[in-house]
Amino acid sequence: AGRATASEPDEAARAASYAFRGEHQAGIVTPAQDRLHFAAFDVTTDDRDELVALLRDWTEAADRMTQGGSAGEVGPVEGDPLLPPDDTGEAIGLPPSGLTITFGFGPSLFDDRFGLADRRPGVLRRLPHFPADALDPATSDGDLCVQACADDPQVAVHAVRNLARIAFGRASVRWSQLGFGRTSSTSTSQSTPRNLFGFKDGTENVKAEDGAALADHVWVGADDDPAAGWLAGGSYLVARRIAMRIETWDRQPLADQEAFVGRAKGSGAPLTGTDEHDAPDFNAATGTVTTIAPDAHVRVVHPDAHGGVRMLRRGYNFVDGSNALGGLDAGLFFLAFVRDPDTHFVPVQMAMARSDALMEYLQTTGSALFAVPPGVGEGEHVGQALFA
Ligand SMILES: C=CC1=C(C)c2cc3[nH]c(cc4nc(cc5[nH]c(cc1n2)c(C)c5CCC(=O)O)C(CCC(=O)O)=C4C)c(C)c3C=C
Ligand SMILES: [Fe+2]
Repeated sequence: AGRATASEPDEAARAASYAFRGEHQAGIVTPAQDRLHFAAFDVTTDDRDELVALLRDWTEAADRMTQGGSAGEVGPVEGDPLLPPDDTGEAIGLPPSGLTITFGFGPSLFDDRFGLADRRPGVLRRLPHFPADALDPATSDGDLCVQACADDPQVAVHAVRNLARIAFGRASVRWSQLGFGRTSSTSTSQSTPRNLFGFKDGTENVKAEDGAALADHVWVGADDDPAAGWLAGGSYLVARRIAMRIETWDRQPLADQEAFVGRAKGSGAPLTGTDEHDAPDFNAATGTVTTIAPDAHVRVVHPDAHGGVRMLRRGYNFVDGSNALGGLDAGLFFLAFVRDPDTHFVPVQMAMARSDALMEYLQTTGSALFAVPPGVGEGEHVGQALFA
């Protein structure tokens, strides 16, 4: 096996596969892979049965593709030459590459088109406007979402492409985002990667091994919302396309960069500690000047400042080419799974937008919220309980 690099995972990662069916959907606590293709869809049919049929078809295709199989039953080159193939073929010969496919339902799915209005969880609504948001409606929201993660970009793109093809006439892609380089770890067995500011990201993430934290902060409980028993064992997915002013950041002195984050760039340790996993001491001060500044990112978003709430971050770096001035159109595609967006995301994001030193270097250009139904049992389709 070759040496794994940030962009070239080793053979073991490529051979890995995760079951599509289970108690929870894969792609949340399964180890964060290195590549992402995320797509939001608009449903184009107004027929409830066609929507259910789409979810059934997507479930079968996702089940096959995550196990290294083709999207359709027949295969890319095995079918009738006079018909379009039921798989597009670019993944022929590629291993599963740890592919996970995670489906979500946006607030707009619960308007009156499909008779779902009274099943909408109370907190599943468009996220509020946050100060300094510069949202493009064309890259925000959506009726459905597909998060495809893999350790090979071709495998992730193949998954989204085939799900979009299968959806033809029933749903169409509204926007999609590619990501490279995970910006979080979701297992204690993973090393902490770096975001495009050059800092370790994901140190204090909720990890798969912490069952109590998952129950408290990630999985929706059976009694969380009387209208939304169907979501028990699921989660909410916040997606934010955060552009980073890379060139401006790169002109800031190292000590300032570290002050903005509240951690050392090299080790990832809090400015009050020496090891990455040392707990920050927010009271440490020289005279009246706290070591971790009042507007340092890790202080502003820390659970201590928000009644103990945590989130499972699963975001990715992106570079979508360059802008007209030659600057990188780059940033962090922030993905976080939370039990309740109103308590676990909105207040944290509001505090960040109002008083975080990083904000000068960030601009959020896309935003969406989805309810992620629980895992799919044998013979079931994704979201089955919602339509029962
Ligand atoms: C509203 C939620 C958050 C947004 C949006 C967000 C954007 C964002 N973050 C970084 C860089 C880092 N974030 C770090 C920690 C961290 N960030 C959030 C929340 C949001 N970040 C939380 C809840 C935490 C954990 C806090 C804690 O429990 O200590 C870190 C430190 C390392 C780590 O723990 O992950 C960095 C670095 C960027 C660059 C960014 C937007 C582009
Ligand atoms: Fe952060």
